[in-house]
Amino acid sequence: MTEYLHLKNIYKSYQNEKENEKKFVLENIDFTIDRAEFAAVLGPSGCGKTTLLKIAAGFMEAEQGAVYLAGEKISGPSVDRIMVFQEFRQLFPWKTVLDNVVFALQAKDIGNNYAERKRMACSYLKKVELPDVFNYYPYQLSGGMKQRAALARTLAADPEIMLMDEPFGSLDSQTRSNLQNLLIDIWQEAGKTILFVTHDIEEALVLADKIILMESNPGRIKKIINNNLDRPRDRVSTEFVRLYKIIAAV
Ligand SMILES: Nc1ncnc2c1ncn2[C@@H]1O[C@H](COP(=O)(O)OP(=O)(O)OP(=O)(O)O)[C@@H](O)[C@H]1O
Repeated sequence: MTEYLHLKNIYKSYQNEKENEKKFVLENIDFTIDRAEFAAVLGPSGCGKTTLLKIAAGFMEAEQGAVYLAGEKISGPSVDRIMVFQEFRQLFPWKTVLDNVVFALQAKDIGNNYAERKRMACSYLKKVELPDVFNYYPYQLSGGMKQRAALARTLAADPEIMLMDEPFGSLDSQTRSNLQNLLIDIWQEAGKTILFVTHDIEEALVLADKIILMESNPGRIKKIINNNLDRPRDRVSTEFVRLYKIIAAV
């Protein structure tokens, strides 16, 4: 594997309106991710994980430092770096599930016509194991179905990097663990580079091979942990629990 995404020496502050002063939320964030690597940013609420992801996506500029993709400094958002959110309302509400996925194909100019894009969209929706609700509108879906559809739409856009902001955070534990397993299958098959934000140690351990552990006020990297546990990962194995305890104690 080769170094692919580099968040280099990132600093970011927000204006604290009450006290009329600048408050640093990110300080000296520096890490790299290899191509096709699955990395997780793990940290408590408010430590700056979403801010970090927005900077990696190019939605927000760092005050100091920069983001490099394959050695090139990024200068704004791109369809090659797509974010998937925790928010269930990320699908276009006026489009059916199928047309939400067709939209991504069209935006990337993939497929020759609507009929071909529809066929491709169906195959992505099957890949994420969505039942036959392709002609439903987002409001007719459960939370888990919406996240599956959002995942299908992201895969259809075929981005270089998937930036995922706690996408399963609002789901019940059974659905959440099903979707974690599905994401791993997709990652292994498609070979995507994934940066996944979570505050859940177990989720980071199940999913990621590199865990960037953060602390808050200001958000800094505490430690970077390589997770070499065999896949599929057994959440109750001795090694898993051992690593869980190590991370919890950092
Ligand atoms: N637009 C903004 N203006 C001012 N402060 C902000 C803004 N966005 C975020 N913050 C503050 O920056 C800090 C980090 O926020 P951020 O959402 O990046 O953290 P997080 O780790 O993703 O949190 P959570 O896990 O709760 O989503 C928080 O203290 C938050 O209140």
